[in-house]
Amino acid sequence: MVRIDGLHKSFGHLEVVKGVDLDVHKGEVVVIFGRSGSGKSTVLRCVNFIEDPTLGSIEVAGIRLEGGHRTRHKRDQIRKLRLHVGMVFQQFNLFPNMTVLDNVTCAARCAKRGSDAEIAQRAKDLLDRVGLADKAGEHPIRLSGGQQQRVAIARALCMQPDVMLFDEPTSALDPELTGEVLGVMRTLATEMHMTMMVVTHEMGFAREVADRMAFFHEGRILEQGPPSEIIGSPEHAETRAFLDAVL
Ligand SMILES: Nc1ncnc2c1ncn2[C@@H]1O[C@H](COP(=O)(O)OP(=O)(O)OP(=O)(O)O)[C@@H](O)[C@H]1O
Repeated sequence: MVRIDGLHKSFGHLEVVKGVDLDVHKGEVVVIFGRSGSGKSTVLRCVNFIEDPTLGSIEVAGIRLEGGHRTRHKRDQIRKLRLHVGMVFQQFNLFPNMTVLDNVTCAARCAKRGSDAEIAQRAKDLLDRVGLADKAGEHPIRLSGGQQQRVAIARALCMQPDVMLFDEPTSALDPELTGEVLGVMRTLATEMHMTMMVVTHEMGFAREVADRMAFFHEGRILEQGPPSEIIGSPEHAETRAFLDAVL
């Protein structure tokens, strides 16, 4: 579903991603973890071209794009690729002046992902799924951080993506609200079989839900494997030291 091939990314003279290869299969959940600054978010942001890869290629749902400068053709292809990708950020970025329902339907209506009636119905079903059916008419300010993040997840899902990217989705939340967001993500993985790439330090979630974990170190994947191996018996001293610090 996602193929990252020879990915490099530099900001000016600073090379922050130094050759990352990663395949994510349909229905697979891959947790990406590692020290701050190791390039995790940048890799995720390259998958949907929020950042343009300097070198290498990204393929999502059969659409393959090379890094480097944007041509008009490439811009069109990026637009097509993005229809397959939903993203959830650390900050929820909801529109404060819109109701929860309008927040969820807005992008899907703009992109014409169905008739207005279909999108509204889908949004209501998704709000139900994330446990917020009764909040459809509220404005985001009336919701807790955990509830707002669940709205952001419903909004991304309303676009009917094939893969969901989560960039530290719980790190802006108070600890008591983290569980409700992770619970929704767990349901997404286990019941909806969503393909997911998740940057998180929630090792409990990784242990329980991830099919694979990839440890990032200085712009590269130092090691990857099933959680039982990565958490249970990491190969590298850097992975072990990081796990000792977060577990
Ligand atoms: N738009 C940008 N311009 C310049 N430097 C950037 C930009 N985005 C990221 N960086 C730098 O790239 C490096 C990697 O950042 P990135 O956010 O990918 O790391 P990370 O592993 O996700 O860490 P964190 O957990 O702190 O977000 C950092 O040194 C960061 O300062």
